Amino acid sequence: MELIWFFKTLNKYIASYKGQFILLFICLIFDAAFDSVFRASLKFIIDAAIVPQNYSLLVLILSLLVVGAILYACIGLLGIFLGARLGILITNNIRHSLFEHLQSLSMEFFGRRSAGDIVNCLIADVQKVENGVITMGLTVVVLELSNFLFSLAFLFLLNWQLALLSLIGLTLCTIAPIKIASLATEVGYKLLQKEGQIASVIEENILSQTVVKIFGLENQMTKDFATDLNDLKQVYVRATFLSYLVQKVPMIGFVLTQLIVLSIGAVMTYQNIISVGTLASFQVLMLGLNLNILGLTSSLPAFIDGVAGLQRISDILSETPAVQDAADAIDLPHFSSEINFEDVTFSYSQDRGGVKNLSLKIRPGDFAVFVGQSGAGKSTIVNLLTRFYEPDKGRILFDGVDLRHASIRSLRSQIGLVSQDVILFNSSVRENIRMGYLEATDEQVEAAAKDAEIHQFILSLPQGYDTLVGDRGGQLSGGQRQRIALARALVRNPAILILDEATSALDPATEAKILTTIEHISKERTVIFITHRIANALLADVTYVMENGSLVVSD
Ligand SMILES: Nc1ncnc2c1ncn2[C@@H]1O[C@H](COP(=O)(O)OP(=O)(O)OP(=O)(O)O)[C@@H](O)[C@H]1O
Repeated sequence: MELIWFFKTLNKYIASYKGQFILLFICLIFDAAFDSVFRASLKFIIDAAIVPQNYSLLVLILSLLVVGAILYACIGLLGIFLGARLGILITNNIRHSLFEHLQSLSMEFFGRRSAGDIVNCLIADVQKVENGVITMGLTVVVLELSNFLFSLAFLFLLNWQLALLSLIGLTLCTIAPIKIASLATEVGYKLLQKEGQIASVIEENILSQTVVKIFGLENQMTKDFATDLNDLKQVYVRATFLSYLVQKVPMIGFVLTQLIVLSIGAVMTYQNIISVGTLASFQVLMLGLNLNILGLTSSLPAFIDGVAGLQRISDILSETPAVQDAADAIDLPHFSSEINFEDVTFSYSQDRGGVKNLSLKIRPGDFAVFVGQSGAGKSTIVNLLTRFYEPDKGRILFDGVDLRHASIRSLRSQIGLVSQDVILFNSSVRENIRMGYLEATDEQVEAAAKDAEIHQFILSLPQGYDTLVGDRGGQLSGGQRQRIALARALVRNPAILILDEATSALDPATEAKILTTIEHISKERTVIFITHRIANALLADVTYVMENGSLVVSD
């Protein structure tokens, strides 16, 4: 069952490269066929050329083998090239599917799964699939299995009784570790989960270095990390032990089989039932089989890792977005009438906060200010209006259309958001602002920067608008980041501008200037302004005061 799942899943990523795979398999089969012919040729060299001293036949056989060896080398090189090419093509294909799927998932998913774990899946797990399933898996399996089949065919041609005995022994050796293999896959999956956890701990630690340093948490963090590493060690040892057990059990069985076959073969040679050439060739072929089994079984640990990696990849790919377009979703026209929260209730999870029985209206051109203590539910309103989450009860109407029936893109294209946590990309200032509207001209980018009171500062940077802002905008101050994020929202020229604590990091003079701009802007658009500073409510056409997820005053 698991095997069917495995091949079905894998097939999705390799289907488009069928032609190249077939070529690769042809190379591998040729490789295997030559190996077996080479070993079987020993019988003819001994029985037909050496014993009767037929030198011309010896030269002929050796010449044919030289030609075969040259072809073998060339085709082998082609196989290696194709294997490497297919490996990266499939790795990229899986990474692309994962990345594309991640873009479609809702905020609920990103709240639930840690970033480090997801990164680990995209990088390390995908690499394990490539290594285990493509390089060590399909390639080795095809090569060794065809080698095995060719050798077996030659064994039957040499002496069917001995060949049958070998086959029975080999079958038993192969079946023996099946149970261990399924256990090894299970533990292998746990190992990858643990590695994902370790990656999230590292990521969290790097991102929180200011807190770590100021509170002197270095030792505590290192101690906690050592505990995580210890947990990893235990799972790792179990997983590795089981993987190698899967590999070793058939090997031991095979050595025993070979000893039995050699003993019986020797007795048959004494009794002239088979020739010396047959016995020698049989043993060389059997040794070859031994190597094939070694090749197959030594690829098993990597293969098991690869299957576990594929399971983790499938876990992410089978996630469905908590919020997505309905089949009959309609495109919202430009905002013109009102946004209406009708008795909306939402909580992030059963025991977490949100909003309760919320009813409010926002009209075009409104400057709506939301105030309230921390955790009152202000940002949750933004999360619902942007459809990052959906109400548990009640509905949100946008010009009379329930947001559940509207296309997400048509809604979000009308919104410019500056969120509490400013997120900038590791690219230039210009590119960061342009993210708000990808078609924006340089003039539009600069106009937005002027409105956000950041133009002069950008010009003072070494490369002006082309200056890189660093990872997550780390080379800028908190206030500068906020203003670039504001410019990014403004360049979009949105119908609804949402500012969630968007001026909290600014000095009073800059904040006052920006508020004047926003007041000016709000003449042509709707502004939703979330703030802790009650004084900002003076700017409002309508003010909502929130407490514990509910509206307590609206004016
Ligand atoms: N992603 C989340 N998962 C679970 N609970 C959340 C999440 N975001 C917010 N909450 C909870 O929902 C409640 C409302 O949070 P919200 O962010 O809307 O408050 P807020 O009024 O914007 O607060 P602040 O002024 O501090 O930003 C809080 O109790 C908070 O703990």
